[in-house]
Amino acid sequence: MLEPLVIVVPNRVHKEEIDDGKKKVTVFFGTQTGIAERFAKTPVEEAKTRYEKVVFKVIDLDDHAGDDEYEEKLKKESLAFFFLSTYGDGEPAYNAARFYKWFTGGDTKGEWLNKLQYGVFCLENRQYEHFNMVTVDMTL
Ligand SMILES: Cc1cc2nc3c(=O)[nH]c(=O)nc-3n(C[C@H](O)[C@H](O)[C@H](O)COP(=O)(O)O)c2cc1C
Repeated sequence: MLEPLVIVVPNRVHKEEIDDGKKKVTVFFGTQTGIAERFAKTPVEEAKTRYEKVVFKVIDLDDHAGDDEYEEKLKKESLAFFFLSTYGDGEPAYNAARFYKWFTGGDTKGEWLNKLQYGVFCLENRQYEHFNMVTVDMTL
């Protein structure tokens, strides 16, 4: 059974940094069959009607950047959400594979990550041994 679960990483962003009149929310998705994409787009459509001054973007993780560009791109975000599914031996969907490898890789990510407020919405299934592994890795 699909059990959506949201893990919000504690806010390390100063309020004034995101409340500057140019609020931007970026929603990334990693999906195999389109479920995570639908889950990502639905709340954004709702939020757009409520927060007209906020700029919302929904982005396929594979389209976002090349391996060496993720850091530069993510540095420009202040509030991001990731909608990610888990497959196989705890792997991400194909379109999230490059990003996941980079994000969870051993290299130091820098201070920018501490400033990024992000939440991870998990698409998973408890019947699998590697339940929810992608999200666990993303939030460690
Ligand atoms: C072949 C297959 C393998 C899966 N493996 C896992 C898994 O290891 N861990 C998990 O938590 N969920 C697993 N799932 C559940 C999926 O993550 C879940 O169905 C999710 O909603 C798929 O979303 P997507 O279509 O957006 O990729 C698996 C599903 C399938 C069909």
